[in-house]
Amino acid sequence: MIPLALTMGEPAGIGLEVTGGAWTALRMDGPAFFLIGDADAVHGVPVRRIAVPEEATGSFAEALPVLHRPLPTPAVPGRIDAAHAPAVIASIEEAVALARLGRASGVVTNPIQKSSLYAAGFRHPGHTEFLGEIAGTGLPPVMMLASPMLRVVPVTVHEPLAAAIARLTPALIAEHARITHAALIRDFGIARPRLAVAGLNPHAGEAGTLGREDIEIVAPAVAMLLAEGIDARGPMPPDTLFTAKARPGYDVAICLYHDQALIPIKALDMDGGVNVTLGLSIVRTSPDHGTALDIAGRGIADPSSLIAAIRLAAEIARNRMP
Ligand SMILES: NC(=O)C1=CN([C@@H]2O[C@H](COP(=O)(O)OP(=O)(O)OC[C@H]3O[C@@H](n4cnc5c(N)ncnc54)[C@H](O)[C@@H]3O)[C@@H](O)[C@H]2O)C=CC1
Ligand SMILES: NCC(=O)COP(=O)(O)O
Repeated sequence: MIPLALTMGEPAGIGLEVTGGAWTALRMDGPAFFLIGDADAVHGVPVRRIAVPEEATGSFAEALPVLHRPLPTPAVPGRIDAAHAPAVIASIEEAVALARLGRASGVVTNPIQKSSLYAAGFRHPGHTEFLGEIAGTGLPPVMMLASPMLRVVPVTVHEPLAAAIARLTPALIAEHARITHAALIRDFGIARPRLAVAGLNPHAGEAGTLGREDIEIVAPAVAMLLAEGIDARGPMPPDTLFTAKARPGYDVAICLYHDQALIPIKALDMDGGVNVTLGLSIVRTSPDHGTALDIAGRGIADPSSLIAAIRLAAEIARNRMP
């Protein structure tokens, strides 16, 4: 199989540490991958500098393959350096370019320190929106968090909660649900996906007495989806949507804002959760956690979510093979 490309992410965070941990876990059985980043910033595992991605698979069992892209100053765990931002962005761009050329079977991104990139002029809220611009398909990129216990899709993501609620429309919810439905069939191999659409207000609005959005925005979105033949239900009262009894009843929960989606999945399965971008021309996954600057360099970062992200990227790439 063509190897996956891993981006460097924030060099002061735990990304390079968990990359080493993922290589240790996967070196014998794969999936094989290579890192695009500074080989000198990787510690604790053997590293092999490669000239081209095609060299990655043959030597994967012996050393972590790295397309060496030196940083202008050394990476210090826990200490952000504004001079690193261009290399962090370039690593994402190179990984995407290789995936678009078919020289990487997908892109797995290490976490970025968003505030640091914003300060350097990065004008996208996160990877998801950036990837939508450089690897999009004309549709909005859709964030999914997936684990064996739960899949969630937030319709609005990185924006203040009041602004997110003001931006909700039936069309926006239905568009995210359609892209999710198509991805569950193509990428996850689910023949007839079942979608549960969360309500916004307590008790999904209690028949309009606790807010009108569930009647005026969420219910019409569900009606549109049903009319298109998509198996959708909602608005579902959000407080019981994620219980052990409710979860087997759907394949994905369409959620209305970031924390409605991410709190339940991180509470249930922080280690096994994977962030997947739907609606791109390439495969992209990522661990569900961030840069964890507070523990960087201490050797205690858990690589499980990155390992799950690598495995899921390889699975999606296989599912997309003709
Ligand atoms: N895909 C991406 O690029 C993401 C980037 N971020 C960014 O990361 C930065 C920090 O975000 P936070 O909200 O602090 O979340 P965080 O996930 O970095 O850290 C939250 C807590 O979880 C712990 N933690 C996280 N990953 C861990 C691991 N693998 N092993 C052990 N403990 C772990 C941290 O030590 C911390 O106590 C922000 O700039 C944020 O935007 C956050 C999420 C995803
Ligand atoms: N909270 C999820 C997150 O920050 C992931 O963002 P992205 O960088 O994958 O768009």
